[in-house]
Amino acid sequence: MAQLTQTSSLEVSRLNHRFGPAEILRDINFSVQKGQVVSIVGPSGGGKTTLLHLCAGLLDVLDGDIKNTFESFSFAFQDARLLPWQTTLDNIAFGLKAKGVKKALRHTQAKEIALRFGLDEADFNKFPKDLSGGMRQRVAFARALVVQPELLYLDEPFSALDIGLKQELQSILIELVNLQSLSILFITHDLMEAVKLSHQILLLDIDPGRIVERFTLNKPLPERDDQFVYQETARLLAHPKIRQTFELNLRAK
Ligand SMILES: Nc1ncnc2c1ncn2[C@@H]1O[C@H](COP(=O)(O)OP(=O)(O)OP(=O)(O)O)[C@@H](O)[C@H]1O
Repeated sequence: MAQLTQTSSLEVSRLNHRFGPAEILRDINFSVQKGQVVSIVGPSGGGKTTLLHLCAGLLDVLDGDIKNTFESFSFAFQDARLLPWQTTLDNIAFGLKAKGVKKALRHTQAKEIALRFGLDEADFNKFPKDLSGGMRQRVAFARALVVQPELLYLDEPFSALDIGLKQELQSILIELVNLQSLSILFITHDLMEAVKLSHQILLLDIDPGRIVERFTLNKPLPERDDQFVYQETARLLAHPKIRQTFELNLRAK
């Protein structure tokens, strides 16, 4: 008899969400498979963060189904959400502590990833209030990846970073997806970023938030050079659904 091999996935089916009387999400269906990057793009206020929070279990599912069979997940959000009373290193090592990793090893791993993500030794013992916005984002990113999750939720993780660091962190993600089959569900306002990093782009229109188009990008992530990213982004920007959703036609007049 053929052996059934089951790979991990996140499956979202018939998901609806309301905040009181306000309908936020309607009939959301999609999946993230192992080693796949799915991005959600759409206008501000469309429910992208709400959707990510529902997937990550930070909000209760009221209607519909979310099935997550990944063994582990972590997240990095736009507002870094660091613990204000803990240092940079302790914030990064937070998830390792929860996993029972001993203090010395926690700190070694936290230091290693902090340096890789562009933080300096001088920042290790600072508290979040003494870090810049970009540094806080790096700490949040390092905290999410140090636990080596199978699935990563990202909400605008690069928004406060300069171009050089943004590219470097994107390269790290691409390497992890490529070599370790990391799966990512992420939100971005930046179509170029979505084109560079995603296997599938979900376009979420507003009032209520609903998926109005899905774009699949087949080129392997490590092979996506600037030319590919520019051309694909231009192609997407010309797509009627993108123009309609972001009201580009109205603005062009
Ligand atoms: N806890 C809450 N209670 C009530 N309404 C909320 C709550 N959280 C979000 N909303 C509303 O839900 C809608 C969707 O918000 P959400 O933050 O999910 O959108 P978004 O697409 O991520 O927006 P942005 O791109 O600006 O971050 C907004 O109208 C917001 O005001």
